[in-house]
Amino acid sequence: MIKYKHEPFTDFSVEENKQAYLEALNKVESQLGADYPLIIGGERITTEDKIVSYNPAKKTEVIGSVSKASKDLAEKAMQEADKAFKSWKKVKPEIRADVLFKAATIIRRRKHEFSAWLTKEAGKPWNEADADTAEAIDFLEYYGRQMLEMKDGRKVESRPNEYNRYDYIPLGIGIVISPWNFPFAIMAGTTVAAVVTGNTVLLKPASTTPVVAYKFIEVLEEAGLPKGVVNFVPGSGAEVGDYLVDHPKTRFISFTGSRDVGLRINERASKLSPGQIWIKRVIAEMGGKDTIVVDKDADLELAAQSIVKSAFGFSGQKCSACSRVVIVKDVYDQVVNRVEELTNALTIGDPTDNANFMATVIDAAAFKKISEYIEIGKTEGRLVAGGTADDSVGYFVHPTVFADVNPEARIMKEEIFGPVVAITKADTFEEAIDIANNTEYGLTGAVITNDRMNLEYAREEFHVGNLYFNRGCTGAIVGYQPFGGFNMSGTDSKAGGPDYLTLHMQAKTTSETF
Ligand SMILES: NC(=O)c1ccc[n+]([C@@H]2O[C@H](COP(=O)([O-])OP(=O)(O)OC[C@H]3O[C@@H](n4cnc5c(N)ncnc54)[C@H](O)[C@@H]3O)[C@@H](O)[C@H]2O)c1
Ligand SMILES: N[C@@H](CCC=O)C(=O)O
Repeated sequence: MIKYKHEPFTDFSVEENKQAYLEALNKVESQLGADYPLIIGGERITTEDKIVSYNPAKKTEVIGSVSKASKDLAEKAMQEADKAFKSWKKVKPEIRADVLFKAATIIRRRKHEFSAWLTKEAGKPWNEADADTAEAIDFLEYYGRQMLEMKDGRKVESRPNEYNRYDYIPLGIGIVISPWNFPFAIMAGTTVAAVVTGNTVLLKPASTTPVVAYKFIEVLEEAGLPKGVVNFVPGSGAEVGDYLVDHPKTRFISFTGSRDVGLRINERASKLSPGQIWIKRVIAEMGGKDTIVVDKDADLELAAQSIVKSAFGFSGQKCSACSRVVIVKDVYDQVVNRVEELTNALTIGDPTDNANFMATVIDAAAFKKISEYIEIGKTEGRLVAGGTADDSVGYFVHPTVFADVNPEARIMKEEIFGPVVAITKADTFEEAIDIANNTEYGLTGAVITNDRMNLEYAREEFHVGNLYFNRGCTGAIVGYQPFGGFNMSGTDSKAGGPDYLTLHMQAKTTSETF
């Protein structure tokens, strides 16, 4: 077995790679507007009611129409997942892992095609789409290998005339609920973590990005996944989501999304349904309000570059995005001025054109919410860049920077999930870290400093799940920087980390006396 190594990113300055991506975009464009069914127990089921997926950069362009699960169909999927669990849980871990390795190979062969779907369906610029696809491959390769490491359980001690074992066994039926912002990587990673550990799954992808999820289920089928192990049930969060979360046969819920929905799921999952014989396990990865702290003794160009890239990559629509900056007063003006220059130089436009650094936000609701926050920002800080938006063709919000913002301001504390960053000043490095900690979230953060003692201070005091030094705060790599946050950012489940699979299993001790 080749040692795990993360999937390299594509260099689009190489003409061959550029041409390959353009060809993939053409291929995807020729397939737009198709109908996609539900997949329940391997059966394709088409419903009258549809979720229509649109291109956020061309509002009226239909990416695809996906059948929408009702409660009855969700119940049918639950029965199929229950049936499939009886056999899938007995399939050897090595065989389950092989399905993941084969799926990774299939995706690697069609890498640009998958990324092109992300460009069209989620509005991802080329490099962002490429990173999303690479991360999906990484999850498959990494979790497959993790399962092989855990297949014989963990070592425990035995005494004379005694044989003790500690084995991991699957949990049961998992509900996987995924977000639209990493519509491939997070959807695929959360699904296959559940599958490789021997569980069966009902996958409810985000309603704005169901087509790429369907394409992934096709890959799993091609890789040999038996019918009913993953059931594809897109639907309304409120209707199908609640029904599945409440269901007595649901053993665990793997959710990635907003704080409010995560808390709702956590609360509902804690209530016992008639016939339920376990405590449901909830894995919840939620929002962020992530800070970059700039010290007085720092590489200021690195600081400004890191802020702009982390704030505006994929239009700030990452839970890890830098949405607040705290700068020590000595270098405040210099950094703010450079952030302004860099922001004004960003190129914005349709993501199919690789010349554009940034494209749209995901849909009309996001456009409205972010535009409202920009208006709030105008009353809470000094507008330094951006502040405008245009939804005439697609949902374009211009990269926006507010300076001189009070640490208690709304734009400093609430997750905006768009290309808006708020900057504030601190007297000292210690005060900067206090301000950085001053939110209910605790997902990512970064510190830019050349002062070793201040780095060590931040290592202890900056309370976030993913803390980065002298770089931006986005872009965790599977197996290298396991990802997940503290406080209202979720259950710190650390996707892409060595403990992640254990969340999908239960440990069984057996002790035999001879
Ligand atoms: N911590 C992480 O790893 C991580 C990663 C990506 C995104 N996020 C967070 O996700 C959010 C953006 O994603 P989003 O807009 O898709 O989030 P969202 O919470 O609106 O939706 C996430 C998923 O939950 C579903 N859903 C909605 N209501 C539901 C209900 N009542 N029951 C069950 N499911 C329901 C949605 O249909 C979707 O599939 C941001 O807050 C971002 O920070 C966190
Ligand atoms: N894992 C991604 C963020 C996922 C949430 O949106 C990162 O590290 O940037």
